[in-house]
Amino acid sequence: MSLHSWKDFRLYVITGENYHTGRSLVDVMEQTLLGGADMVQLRAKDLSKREVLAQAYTLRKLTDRYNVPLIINDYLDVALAVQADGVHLGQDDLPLKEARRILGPAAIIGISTHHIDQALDAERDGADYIGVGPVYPTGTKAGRKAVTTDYVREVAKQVKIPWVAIGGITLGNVGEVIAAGASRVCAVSAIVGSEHVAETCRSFRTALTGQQGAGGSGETRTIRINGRNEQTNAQSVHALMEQLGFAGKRMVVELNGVIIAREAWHTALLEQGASLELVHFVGGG
Ligand SMILES: Cc1ncc(COP(=O)(O)OP(=O)(O)O)c(N)n1
Ligand SMILES: Cc1ncsc1CCOP(=O)(O)O
Ligand SMILES: [Mg+2]
Repeated sequence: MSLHSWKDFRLYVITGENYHTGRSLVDVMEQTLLGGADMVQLRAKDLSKREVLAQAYTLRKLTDRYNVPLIINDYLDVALAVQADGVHLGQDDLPLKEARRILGPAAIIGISTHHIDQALDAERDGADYIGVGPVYPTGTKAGRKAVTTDYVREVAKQVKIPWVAIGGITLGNVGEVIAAGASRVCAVSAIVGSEHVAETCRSFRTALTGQQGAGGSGETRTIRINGRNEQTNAQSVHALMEQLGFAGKRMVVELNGVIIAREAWHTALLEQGASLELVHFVGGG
């Protein structure tokens, strides 16, 4: 028995095999689950129905092991065949009422929305959650205009059912999306395309569930940076790099003698007395 409702999900990860670079679907998606993804969607726009079905069976087994809901994009028949938890529908896919009639009251049905009118319609028509995006332009949904964080703010004010921000969301901009009111985010490329998938998921979760999105705790601690004592209120390596203006720079960061991959900066916490070595590479070649 699960103690949680699926509605408590925070980090929704969608498959995107074009980003897997030699890694298998199941390996990559297991890494997302280990990193704390708590909702998974199978989205395969270029595969035959049989291939999608095979992947859906594989992901059903995997997500069952982690007790995480599996949602199938577009295909109700595949969702029914593998006993997925639900489907995700776009504005041009099967209408919500038809999908509900076919799948029944227990299925989780999510709908993409790009405007507040669509969001309120979906809510009225019985959607279980809505997708809100693309917040930023994204190659995963090329050609679709970004709705911007203005729409996120609008949804945060008006929508009562669960909703998830999606589209071009990365560790670099998730703070802005959270600041606009999002408590759940969904991503493809920033997660399944990252080198350290589980670490990336952990960093997303920290951003979503941490006390302060920007990482400043207000409590000042003394840490050592390149041999000098410094005062900081940054909670994580990421927050410190932001404060120092190093976030986008080519850096090697060593914390207490261990090199920290950029994707782990969010989860690497700076405790009193921590010792950091920062090396900044200047120029190219
Ligand atoms: C959570 C979530 N939000 C939006 C979408 C996009 O669905 P749709 O608009 O139908 O586009 P495709 O994904 O089918 O290309 C989604 N899949 N999941
Ligand atoms: C499927 C979808 N729907 C709206 S944006 C999007 C793509 C999200 O992918 P990414 O996280 O790589 O931008
Ligand atoms: Mg669709």
